[in-house]
Amino acid sequence: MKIALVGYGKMGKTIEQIALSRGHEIVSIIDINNPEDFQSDAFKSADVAIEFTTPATAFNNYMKCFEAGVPVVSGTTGWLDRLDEVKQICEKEGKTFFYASNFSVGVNIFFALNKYLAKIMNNFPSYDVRMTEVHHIHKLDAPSGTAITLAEGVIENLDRKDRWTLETAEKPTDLPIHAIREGEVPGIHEIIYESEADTISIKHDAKSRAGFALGAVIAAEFTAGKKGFLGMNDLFHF
Ligand SMILES: NC(=O)C1=CN([C@@H]2O[C@H](COP(=O)(O)OP(=O)(O)OC[C@H]3O[C@@H](n4cnc5c(N)ncnc54)[C@H](OP(=O)(O)O)[C@@H]3O)[C@@H](O)[C@H]2O)C=CC1
Ligand SMILES: O=C(O)C1=N[C@H](C(=O)O)C[C@H](O)C1
Repeated sequence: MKIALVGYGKMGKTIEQIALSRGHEIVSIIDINNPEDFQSDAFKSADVAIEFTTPATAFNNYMKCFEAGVPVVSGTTGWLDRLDEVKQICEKEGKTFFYASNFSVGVNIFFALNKYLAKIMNNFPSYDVRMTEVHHIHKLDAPSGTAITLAEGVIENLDRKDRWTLETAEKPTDLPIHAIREGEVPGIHEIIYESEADTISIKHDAKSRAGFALGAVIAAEFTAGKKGFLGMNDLFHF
């Protein structure tokens, strides 16, 4: 498969290695310095573009990929205020877009576990819930996209919580997310339920970026040749 990379930072470079090891060809690499390459024949020849850039640049990159007729797989976080626009473009204009706040298989199992635990906790009101996420110091957004997905999983399934907040809960129905930035941590997410008697927590700790990158390449293999707005629930069935 012919892959174009949009964003050649920590994720772009890890994805390149994994894509090559799975027999794919990288036909174009677009970083901040060569946006004109979106119009190149090499970019347009790609079966799919894998986009990992920044919260501020992702949406514009999607539009450039759509104009070039190249399906997009993206994991960039912090731009989801424009998610509905992207969904509408896919629907009305027949474009292809695959999004996941976290491509790791382990995290997607963890998402399912989080929802199951939240449902159980409806019967146990003595437990309050909070979340902690830890990432490297270069990360631009807080809370992480993964923490937001986890928080949405709790809010959809636990009747006593109705929104997430960063750091402090303002009312009992808030789910607070504590975001820590330290060293070169690839990503840790923990959901903690605490009562007077004890603490129950579930935690995902990424050992490197390899799991995120492998998931993105598997999603790209799945996306090539498909139409519409796609996500991890189309790829894995939990
Ligand atoms: N969904 C998932 O599974 C995962 C998501 N992420 C998310 O992916 C994103 C990228 O992460 P990461 O690779 O670690 O970040 P990096 O900062 O290492 O890489 C981002 C790259 O994008 C480049 N860039 C900036 N602006 C543009 C532009 N307009 N067009 C093309 N490239 C551009 C940057 O260039 P320069 O440095 O020159 O500015 C940099 O090389 C983040 O939002 C992160 O949260 C990360 C890991 C997993
Ligand atoms: O910026 C990162 O590094 C990561 N970002 C994603 C997020 O915001 O959830 C996924 C992963 O945690 C690594």
